[in-house]
Amino acid sequence: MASAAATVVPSSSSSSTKIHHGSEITSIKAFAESNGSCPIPSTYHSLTEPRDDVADHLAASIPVIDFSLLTSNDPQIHATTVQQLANACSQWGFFMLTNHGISEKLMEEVMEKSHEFHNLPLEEKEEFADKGPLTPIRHGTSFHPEAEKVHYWRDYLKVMTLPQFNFPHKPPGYKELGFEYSRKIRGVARKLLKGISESLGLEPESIIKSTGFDSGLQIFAVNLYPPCPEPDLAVGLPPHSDHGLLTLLTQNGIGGLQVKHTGKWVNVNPLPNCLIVNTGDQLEAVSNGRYKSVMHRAVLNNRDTRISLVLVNGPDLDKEIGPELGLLENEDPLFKTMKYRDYFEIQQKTRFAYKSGLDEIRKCL
Ligand SMILES: O=C(O)CCC(=O)C(=O)O
Ligand SMILES: [Fe+2]
Repeated sequence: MASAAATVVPSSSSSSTKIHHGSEITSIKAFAESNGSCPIPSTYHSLTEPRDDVADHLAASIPVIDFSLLTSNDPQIHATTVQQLANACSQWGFFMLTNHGISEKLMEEVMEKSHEFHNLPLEEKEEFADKGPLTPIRHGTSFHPEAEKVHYWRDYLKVMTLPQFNFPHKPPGYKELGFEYSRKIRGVARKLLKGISESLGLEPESIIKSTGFDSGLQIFAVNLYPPCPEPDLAVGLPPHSDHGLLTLLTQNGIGGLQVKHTGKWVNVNPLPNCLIVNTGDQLEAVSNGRYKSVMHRAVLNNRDTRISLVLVNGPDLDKEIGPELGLLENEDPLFKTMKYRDYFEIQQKTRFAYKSGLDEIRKCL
């Protein structure tokens, strides 16, 4: 069982809701509920590598970091944990974080309200319809249905919660919970970044300062993957890396996240109440390639609705980001600097093409 179990809230998608816009499906949840949806439309044949071709013997080796040890006042315990963080970031780009201090109750409540949001009738969510990557609140399906050749079996809500806080005003109470969760996650991400700075041999505040983290971006995404009658054909999210520094994720107890490690897909079975952390593209650039952003994807099942809460924590949008100067005393920069805002825009266009966003700033040496 993973951290926050979702309560099943009765769906209120009414039969009058408009599931199609032209030939495009506007909500895969509403579509999946409206008919048997089997066979699924061929435009949803988006799985490129079989979902069952996994290296499950590697699942038990996914690193686990105890946050309470990272923040310990005992210098020896702290140093040992920083070393574990270095190994996790360089070998996996991925780890489970235990004892992070965010209560199970808060995680469950945010998960429950997130499910309620997705269960609102489509017409109630219309005001949030996605109008582009940097709009503060966006609800949509797949990734960018009009621009895609194939679609992904997920609906999303994406909210910019930092540097300014935005959030949907419904369902009642969601905004308050969203605020609390966003700020607690940011605090955890900040302390992780300090540990990561140290693990690179830098001052603890180094990455926070150089990336303008304290005025940086946070995107709070709520993915909903309805059961899919043909989970061997469609995918929830295809292989990609995240654009920020660190992504902190939790799910509703239903598996589906896979992470690529040494060329193989590994199923992620989270420890109870942990946060799942993955390194993003901006950390790869800042660390001058030592901590590579990790490829991951979301696969589907034909029984249960899966929900993931994904908080991407990034630099200040107006900061030029590149390798930390402290790392360049003895090595050449592998990336040129670029404003995070410009990187974000490039990455949103090329996101699902195996890290081509980073290729834009990679130096040809
Ligand atoms: O749902 C998941 O487990 C993964 C979501 C994800 O990778 C993302 O939203 O970027
Ligand atoms: Fe992701």
